[in-house]
Amino acid sequence: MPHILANQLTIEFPLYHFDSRSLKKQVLARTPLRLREDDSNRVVVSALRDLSFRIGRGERVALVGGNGAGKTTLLRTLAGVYQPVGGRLSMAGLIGSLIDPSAGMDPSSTGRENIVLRGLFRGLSQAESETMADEVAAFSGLNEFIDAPVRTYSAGMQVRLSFAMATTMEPQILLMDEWFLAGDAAFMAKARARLTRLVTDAEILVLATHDMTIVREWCTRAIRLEAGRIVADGPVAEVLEAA
Ligand SMILES: Nc1ncnc2c1ncn2[C@@H]1O[C@H](COP(=O)(O)OP(=O)(O)OP(=O)(O)O)[C@@H](O)[C@H]1O
Repeated sequence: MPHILANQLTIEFPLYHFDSRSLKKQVLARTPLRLREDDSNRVVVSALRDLSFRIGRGERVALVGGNGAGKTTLLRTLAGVYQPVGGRLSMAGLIGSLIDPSAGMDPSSTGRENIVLRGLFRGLSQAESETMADEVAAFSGLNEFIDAPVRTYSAGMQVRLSFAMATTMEPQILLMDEWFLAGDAAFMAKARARLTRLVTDAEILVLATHDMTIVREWCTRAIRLEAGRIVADGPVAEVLEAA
């Protein structure tokens, strides 16, 4: 059964540009909550601190909070991009991620080759992967560019490809950053219809967003982050009202 279980999850990023001792002291004195000096005397930013939660089947969770609160870092950690420096994370289920459009793509391979590779990686046969590539190509509307290397794509073309790829695979856990909801109008009109179906079908949705209309429309639960910590976690209405 798909689930996400985090226990005191902690993520830190080293900041390498505070070489001078006095600058380091000044900076640490100013933001003692978010920055600290680690055992190797590096200044590190605490992006996520001691997060504990369980997300089970059927939950659609919004990550909300101000700029720099930790929403994208948490999504990327759930997608396996960042390794926690503390705590534990356990996940079960097929993950689809709409976070960084170029993540997991080989830029020198064509769009079609990337799709087939992803299919094979997911355990599909060559023939199934090729059929999937045709479906993704058709939905993406990339036409002949589907056979050009991904490094030649514009940013919007990369979004089209990764969106079509992630949504065709019908994941059990869908991780999504809100900027995937913006895009060129013609594509987004059909993308939204597909997304709405996918959000309803996915067994778990985790969505990072500033858009409270989307939170109310799509989510059953909200987790509010502030400076890397969970400050509220519960039904959407409760968490949004408490802000
Ligand atoms: N690669 C990185 N290196 C150093 N610090 C980082 C890195 N990525 C994120 N951070 C820091 O981690 C904290 C959380 O950032 P994150 O991008 O997760 O916030 P967010 O809630 O998604 O913000 P926004 O709403 O502005 O997108 C911030 O203080 C940010 O400066």
